[in-house]
Amino acid sequence: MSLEEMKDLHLEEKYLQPETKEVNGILMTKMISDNWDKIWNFQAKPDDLLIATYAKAGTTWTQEIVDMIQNDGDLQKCQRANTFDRHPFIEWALPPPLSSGLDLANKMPSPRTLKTHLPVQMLPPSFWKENAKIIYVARNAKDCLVSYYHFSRMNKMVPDPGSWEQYVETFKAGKVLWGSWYDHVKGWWHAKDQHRILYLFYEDMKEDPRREIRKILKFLEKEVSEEVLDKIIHHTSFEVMKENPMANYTTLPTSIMDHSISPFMRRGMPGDWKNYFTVAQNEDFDKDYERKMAGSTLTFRTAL
Ligand SMILES: Nc1ncnc2c1ncn2[C@@H]1O[C@H](COP(=O)(O)OS(=O)(=O)O)[C@@H](OP(=O)(O)O)[C@H]1O
Repeated sequence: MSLEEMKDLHLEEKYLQPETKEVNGILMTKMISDNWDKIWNFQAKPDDLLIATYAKAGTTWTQEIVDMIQNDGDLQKCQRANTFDRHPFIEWALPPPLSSGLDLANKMPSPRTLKTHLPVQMLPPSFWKENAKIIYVARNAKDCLVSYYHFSRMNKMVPDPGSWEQYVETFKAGKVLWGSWYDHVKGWWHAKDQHRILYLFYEDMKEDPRREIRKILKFLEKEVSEEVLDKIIHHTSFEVMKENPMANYTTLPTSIMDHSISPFMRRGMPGDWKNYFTVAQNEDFDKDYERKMAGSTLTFRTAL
């Protein structure tokens, strides 16, 4: 769809604040649930690259870094289309005239870079069979929660979050789209050594983007000059991406995403949760966190 058509797009009311339905115990939109057989049977290819994350963990940022690497730092090429058209979101089923992730992916020539928020056990099995490379990005639970809360307020294609107090409980219970944060990050963590998975952390990317981009380069078996690396770091900084209409989701009509409620590129800072959690909420959250993460070797930085 052209950018002009996109601006005038008007989705039928029934697709806004969508109905939800569980698939294998995980909350999804009804459209995803209705299309589940097709999604599960998606045919991955050996040269696909999949960017997998829990929602709000730094997906768009990683997509932009990968695209810049794949295009040797050519900015114009990275501006060729919206982030969601450059990298099909495989399970995201949408009503016409919008293109669903599967349609986009199936039309796209190889090599493709794809996006998913699916928990590891729900990834279409062809990804494992074809041994495609996967970059997984994890972000600490409290910042994911804060980001997801604001996103759910501004994006009319996901369920309304209710009040902040309600949302904290909904998130802890995993009753949000794509399910429990705890199961998601642990599931992918435990899968990482059995497959070609590069497991990254949002906080590490923020602390030292050069170091983390080098990890991605190595994983993709690519090399770029120091000059191009500098360009990638600059172009994918929060401040620059916030102004990039091909990455900041502002080309979508406000009936879908209303950036005046909360911009998609909101804060981009680790530790923003401290501005939202009360002392009591934080204590409660930590206790529950300990229980849910017990026994896992996966750790996140606490001193944020
Ligand atoms: N370049 C860069 N640097 C730092 N942070 C960035 C960057 N780009 C996006 N972001 C922040 O990532 C959050 C959005 O996450 P996702 O892209 O995973 O969202 S989505 O799940 O694909 O909708 C959202 O986080 P919050 O600001 O905390 O809400 C974005 O602001």
